[in-house]
Amino acid sequence: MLPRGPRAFSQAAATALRPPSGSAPERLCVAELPGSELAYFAEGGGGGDGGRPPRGFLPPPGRCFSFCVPSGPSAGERVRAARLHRRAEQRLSREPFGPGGAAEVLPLLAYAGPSGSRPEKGFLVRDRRRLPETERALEDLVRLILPPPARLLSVYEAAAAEDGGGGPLWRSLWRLQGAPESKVLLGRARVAGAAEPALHPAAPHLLDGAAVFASFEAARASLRECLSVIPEAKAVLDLVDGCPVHAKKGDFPVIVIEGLDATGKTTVTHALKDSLNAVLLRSPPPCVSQWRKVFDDEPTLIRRAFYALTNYIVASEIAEQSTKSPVIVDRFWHSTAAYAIATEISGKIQHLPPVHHPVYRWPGDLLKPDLVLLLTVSPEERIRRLQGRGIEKTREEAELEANNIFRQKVEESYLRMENPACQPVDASPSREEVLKTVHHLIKKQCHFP
Ligand SMILES: Nc1ncnc2c1ncn2[C@@H]1O[C@H](COP(=O)(O)OP(=O)(O)O)[C@@H](O)[C@H]1O
Ligand SMILES: Nc1ccn([C@@H]2O[C@H](COP(=O)(O)OP(=O)(O)O)[C@@H](O)[C@H]2O)c(=O)n1
Repeated sequence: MLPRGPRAFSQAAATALRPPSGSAPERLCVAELPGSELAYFAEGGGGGDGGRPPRGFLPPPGRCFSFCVPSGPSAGERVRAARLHRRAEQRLSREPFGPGGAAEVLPLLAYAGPSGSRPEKGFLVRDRRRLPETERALEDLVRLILPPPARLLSVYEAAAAEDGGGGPLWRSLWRLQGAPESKVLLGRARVAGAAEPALHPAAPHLLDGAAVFASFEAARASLRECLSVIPEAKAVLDLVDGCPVHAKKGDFPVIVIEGLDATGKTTVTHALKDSLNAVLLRSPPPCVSQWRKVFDDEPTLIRRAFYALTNYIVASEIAEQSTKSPVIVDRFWHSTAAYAIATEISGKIQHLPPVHHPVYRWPGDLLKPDLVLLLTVSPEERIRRLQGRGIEKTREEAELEANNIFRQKVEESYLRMENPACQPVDASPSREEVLKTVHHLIKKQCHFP
């Protein structure tokens, strides 16, 4: 079992996103370094960490750059920002950046700035070799992707200290103008390591339309903003709008089986269907599968709005079927939320929002199942099963395999879900034994009319 976070969510923690002591910094940022280490730093002000450069940033003679995509409070502004960020991410995965390129691209979040704006997602680009091509390519990219007022590029350089160690780190902020090579220096600021806030800076915003949708309307509003750019959004909205609102469960039990890919969900759900004479449903349902690839290629915000809405389609099917027989569901809202949280919260398992945080709460307007079982297997067994199956994986599942930390964050998020909670079931034993355990839990906790 994975370690449970010791901290529980409280309002005090939510307000603990304070800048480091000393005079107020211009901007607070967090970058995710290789190995999922988080580097918190402050630009300007007194310098949080005794003025020392943030740990693991970049020793001289290397150079770093950063830029962010500004967003706004409305659903439309958030969707536009998410798509611009995605475009930038795609370009940064190619030459001269990306794997094998001269520069290393890391996720960045600027979470407190002079304007008091929402956190802005962006990138920290580390160029160990100080190649002029890297700077030129980044400037071109910022000019291409961002609207004129947001064409800001930060350049970080550490003065090499006399004794050969790293000297102070400075950030120069440039505004890029229309013509190539034309730019204006807006200012320079000292950069220093900053204290890690009590709560990950992305956590307070997960529920306000960023990744986890607490209601049907919140998810619908985000997908509506995509109508002009993603034609498939209309088909999904038409389907969703045809479903009854606030679908109510029938008298038969509704049992959801959750878990990472290859933990045995298909095996267990098919066996339960036969043994309980139940109807088997899955989220997302087959009626949306032709659009799934389109939304899987979109940024988190849009992808999660799609999956969130498909849960409401499944809810209306559950409502109908559970009046006639038990219903087994292969993945439901817990999957949508757990993957969204693990994607949006950079760093490791200890950076997840603490237990009892509202992000782990079931949406008030979504039909609630009677029982949710979470199948868990060791990472080694899961990989053995994936390889045995040999089918094509979704991009995210491929990432899971490569990224053990991400897998742990998904599983821990599942375990923090509340009302209904995900009850863990060790799915490593034989199929027969796992089924026996599952039957036992169903018999103990579900009422059959
Ligand atoms: N208890 C088990 N022991 C050994 N292998 C299993 C067990 N349960 C499932 N498998 C095998 O593991 C692979 C993944 O199982 P599957 O039910 O498709 O998982 P999921 O639906 O969660 O992706 C399949 O090849 C399946 O036959
Ligand atoms: N209710 C759901 C179901 C799937 N998903 C997403 O879909 C992916 C897994 O779906 P899948 O169909 O490949 O899963 P398996 O049933 O094959 O394990 C996850 O990575 C989630 O991002 C979701 O967000 N919400």
